[in-house]
Amino acid sequence: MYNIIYIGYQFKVTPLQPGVEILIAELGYAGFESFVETEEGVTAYIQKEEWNGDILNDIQILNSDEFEISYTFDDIEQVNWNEEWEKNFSPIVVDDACSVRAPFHEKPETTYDIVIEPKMSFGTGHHETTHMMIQHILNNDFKDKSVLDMGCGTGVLAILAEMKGARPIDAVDFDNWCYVNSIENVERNNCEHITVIEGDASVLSNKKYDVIIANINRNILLKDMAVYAACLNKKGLLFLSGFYKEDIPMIQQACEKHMLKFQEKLERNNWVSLKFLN
Ligand SMILES: C[S@@+](CC[C@H](N)C(=O)[O-])C[C@H]1O[C@@H](n2cnc3c(N)ncnc32)[C@H](O)[C@@H]1O
Repeated sequence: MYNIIYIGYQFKVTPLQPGVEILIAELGYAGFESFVETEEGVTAYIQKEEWNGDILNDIQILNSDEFEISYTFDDIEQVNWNEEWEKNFSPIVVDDACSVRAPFHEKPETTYDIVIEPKMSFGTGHHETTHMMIQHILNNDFKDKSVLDMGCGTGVLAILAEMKGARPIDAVDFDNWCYVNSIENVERNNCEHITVIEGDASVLSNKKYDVIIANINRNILLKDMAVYAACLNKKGLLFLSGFYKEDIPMIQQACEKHMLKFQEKLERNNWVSLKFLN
């Protein structure tokens, strides 16, 4: 079992805006993964594996005279995304076609209605990257395609892929909470073609897929690109997210090294999601 330890930084920012917005953009670029805005600023999370003591050295806004920013940080054994989520919770609807909501919300009039109880996993549709990956799935043909959802979180993308006709689907996450939560959400949405697997790219040897969806982060995507490329069938599609506009050249270069051709870009608040063809 994998035990993901996060480091959480509690930032106090004055003035709040645009300070928090700039800080989040810079921290995201430095490798921070999740952000929860607070009354005084923002709490930012980074996996301990990605962290080092100099992580804030390049964050320009900390040296700016226009903002006053102080912070504390500590190790967090497991972030309860559910608690964070419920604090500001509302159902989301993507392109009038797909809703992501909790069991206690009313059933909306959408073609694809996904019910998620996120517990401690990322993936409620509220994050820009999840939103764009949902858009990609809505806009592409998944009928009878074999799919890998790498870094499945709550399983939301795998669930939508099944609703769009994909089968079989592997949903993989190295975080035990995400693994357990994805199994629960797969059952809650009556999906029958999804296998949830606990692990990282090392579980993928000898597997082949028509479509790979990976919303993780820049560094992991770069590290595991060769494995994804090896698992993708000819004419297969790769959808990537979890990184910023500034990261596109690096990601694109890694894809092109494996003959994956750029097809399309979606963008939301400086986050991007890319589509490649094998
Ligand atoms: C940004 S979240 C995406 C969740 C969901 N797919 C979505 O789109 O909302 C990234 C997920 O990737 C998982 N993850 C991070 N590194 C991983 C790795 N090397 N192998 C497998 N899963 C990983 C995390 O546990 C997390 O659940």
